[in-house]
Amino acid sequence: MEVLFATSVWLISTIFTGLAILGGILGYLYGPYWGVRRVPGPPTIPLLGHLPLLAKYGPDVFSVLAEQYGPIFRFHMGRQPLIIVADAELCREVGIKKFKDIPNRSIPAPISASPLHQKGLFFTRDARWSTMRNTILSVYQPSHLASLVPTMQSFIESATEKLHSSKEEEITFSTLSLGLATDILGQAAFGVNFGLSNTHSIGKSIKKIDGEDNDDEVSDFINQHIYSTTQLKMDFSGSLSIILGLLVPILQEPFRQILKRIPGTMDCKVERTNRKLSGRVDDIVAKRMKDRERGSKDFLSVIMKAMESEAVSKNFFTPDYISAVTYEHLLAGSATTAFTLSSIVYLVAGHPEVEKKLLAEIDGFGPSDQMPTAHDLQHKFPYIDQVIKEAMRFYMVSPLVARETSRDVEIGGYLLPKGTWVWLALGVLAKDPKNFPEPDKFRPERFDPNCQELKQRHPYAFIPFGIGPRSCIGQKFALQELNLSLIHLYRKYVFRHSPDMEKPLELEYGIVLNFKNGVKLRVIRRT
Ligand code: HEM
Repeated sequence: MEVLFATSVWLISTIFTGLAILGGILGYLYGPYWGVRRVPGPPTIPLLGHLPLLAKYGPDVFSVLAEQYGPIFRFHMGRQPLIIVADAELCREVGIKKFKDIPNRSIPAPISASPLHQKGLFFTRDARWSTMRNTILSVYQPSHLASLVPTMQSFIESATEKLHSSKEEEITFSTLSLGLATDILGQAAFGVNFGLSNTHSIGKSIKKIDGEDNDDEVSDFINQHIYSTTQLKMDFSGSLSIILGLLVPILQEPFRQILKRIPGTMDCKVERTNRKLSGRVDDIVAKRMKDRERGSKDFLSVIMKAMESEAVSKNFFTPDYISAVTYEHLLAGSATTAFTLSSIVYLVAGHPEVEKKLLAEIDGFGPSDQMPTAHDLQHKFPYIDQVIKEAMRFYMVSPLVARETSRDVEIGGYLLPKGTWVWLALGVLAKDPKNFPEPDKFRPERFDPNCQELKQRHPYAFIPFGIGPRSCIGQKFALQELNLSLIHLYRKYVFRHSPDMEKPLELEYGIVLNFKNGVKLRVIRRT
């Protein structure tokens, strides 16, 4: 009798424990979904969520879903539901009108393992973010940007000279533009000349990291930067711990701790690279902190000066944060600007009528050795401005921007609980035929300030640099660099698509959009 009783108690307690564990697992897996279940979205597969749809449609997945489910819908990145906002007015609501309820960014799995990425402006939160942002804003005053024109110019000149002396007819333009953008930012951020736009080293060097080939200090540093950036994948091509982070976030960190110790795994390589990279950035910062002489105008010096002169900033800008914001400068500005420059040149190469107007405007500015000032760049090249905007609309480098609610908030008729990830689908807005008729046509004239299409467009339909107080801090820097680069390039050359290039261009999702196979172009010298 006693044995039977004990067995029954054991059985019941086992069942209850089992049920509690099951409940815990289900609660963990479906908890985030429960709060937003009323928002429409496609049926989800447990654990995977909607990742198979991402694999099927690629970056177009959000346009496909917006057509089916409307301006606000659910997309499950593995376990994590995202509320995707694909409407200009709702973006204004999230980014501007309700900013105080949605002031921060959610941190996606690929970033959560990297303090260097987390301590930059992008992922800092609340009061720390606003203090950091206000200090950093001083670096982007128009006068400071204008003073960077000669630096940008000299890098662009040396990159274009390389084309001039090159015997090859075909180049991978995306490699050249990444070298150029990284060099400009290396100088602007750290005051260091990486020397990439003078060599053909980038493509080769990425491979060197895998093979542990030790190059000199600078290119080693930059190789690590590129490797670290390109490994931050948002789909199933990232490291094992990142994939686990997408599926079961709680497992990401323990698995990363194990995998990073196993030689040959991608986690091990990423860890080693990030450690070296942080070490190098920290060394530069520590050296500069000791160095009393800070006459230079690079980002790092300006941040340090601001830190020393303001008590508030001093508390916030500890050396680890200084390293992170300086590195972020390089990170946020290089791949984005390089992608944009490559896509402009690629699109112009396929549209002779656009090329003709562009050349006429550039040639009409003055003799080819007349360097434009920052003021000229803003006012004397209206067609370049239209071409840049249209190319950014056509291939939006950052098609999604992340936000997270800090309290319960109503958006588009749905009450979203505190902690909901709300992502703005800038890429979907940019291809919405309501605001951009025939969206798959490349037509810079749709950004002519006098055209009817622009006048009828929603003011927030085109927001490639984001929206509201958290919008891109480097927008003017990037536009100045793009304008200067285009003027210099088209004064000497025109470009044609290489027969080796796939059509249409294939893209892949990293932390920003990237070209799967690079942009290969044939260079033609203008006489
Ligand atoms: C064509 C080039 C670029 C594009 C398309 C771009 C795009 C973006 C976008 C979409 C965001 C998010 C905005 C939001 O959440 O509303 C962002 C944020 C940011 N960008 Fe850029 N960016 C570019 C160049 C740069 C450059 C050159 C820098 C630095 C020199 C930079 C630094 C940043 C930083 C620090 C943030 C975070 C701002 C904050 O949270 O306060 N970006 N960028």
